[in-house]
Amino acid sequence: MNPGRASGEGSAIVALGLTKRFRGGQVAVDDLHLDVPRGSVFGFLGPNGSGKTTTIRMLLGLVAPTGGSCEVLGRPMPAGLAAALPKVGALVEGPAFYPYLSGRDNLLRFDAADPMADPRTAKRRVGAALDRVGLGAAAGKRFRAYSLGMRQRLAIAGALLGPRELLVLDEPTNGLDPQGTREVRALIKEVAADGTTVFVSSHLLAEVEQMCTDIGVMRAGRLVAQGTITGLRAGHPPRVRVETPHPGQAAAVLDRLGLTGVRTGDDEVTADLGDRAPEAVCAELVGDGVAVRGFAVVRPSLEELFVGLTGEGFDVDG
Ligand SMILES: Nc1ncnc2c1ncn2[C@@H]1O[C@H](COP(=O)(O)OP(=O)(O)OP(=O)(O)O)[C@@H](O)[C@H]1O
Repeated sequence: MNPGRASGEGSAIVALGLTKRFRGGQVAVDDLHLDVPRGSVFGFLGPNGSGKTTTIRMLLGLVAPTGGSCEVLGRPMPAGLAAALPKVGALVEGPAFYPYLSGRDNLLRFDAADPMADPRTAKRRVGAALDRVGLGAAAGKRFRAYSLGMRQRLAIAGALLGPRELLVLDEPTNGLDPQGTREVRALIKEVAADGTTVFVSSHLLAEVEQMCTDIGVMRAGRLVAQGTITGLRAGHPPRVRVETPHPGQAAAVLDRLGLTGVRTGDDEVTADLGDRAPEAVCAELVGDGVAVRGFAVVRPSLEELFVGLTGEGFDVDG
């Protein structure tokens, strides 16, 4: 199900027609087909209320689907819950930590509440998880003295108390200050670099663009786009923009070079770059006597891609 990816064969998560209709009739997730490749950092993007949390809750066996099916790490859910869950770290509703206990003691309590965790190895695993999230030095500090970023890193450490193949994080940067957001983002990248698949939901497009390899976009319970960020971009090639007082002359040069989609404005010309080297294009323009005031290669932002994919804007700041 995952052609073209060199490493991490197979899918970490597959959903086939997954649907959740709540009792009141509200369809929170509607016929969702999802394929999360192993080894990816998969950004599950969508505005508030688009069905991300409900999907995650179904994947983790916390709520039963009313239609369709899903697999996590090759196990059908919820039947394969006991086999899959020890390899899955999840942060859905953040764990409640005791303010007067240290980060370490909080994690020891948290681990003790997990019937699948081995108490004999608790100390070692807690120490390793704290180191993993960069809280080794602050392990003995009381939770209430932790910054927002440290608190969230502790919560993620709670999801990393065993060796995990998949980490599921629901809006892990929600409510964090910019520093905390940076810390969590860096941590996610580190965890992914170790080979763990990360499935992370977010309503922030820029955030997903910065840390994810793959994305799925939810809108009103439906998946409206899915793919690798590079793949989505490849369908929308970069354009060159030439600022010049001679747009007609510049357009003629670009035409001659075989660039397509040439559009002429007042003081600029744009065109699809294709596989041409931008420096060669610039040199041709200058060689032909075009006064080049500005030259840029413009790649479409993810936001522009979504407008193209969904035919509408994507307000993800809400
Ligand atoms: N237990 C429930 N009963 C009825 N409706 C629900 C329930 N849980 C969620 N919903 C509705 O389902 C829709 C999707 O909610 P969900 O929480 O999955 O979205 P979300 O994308 O995670 O948004 P958020 O980021 O705000 O959590 C919303 O309209 C929500 O009101």
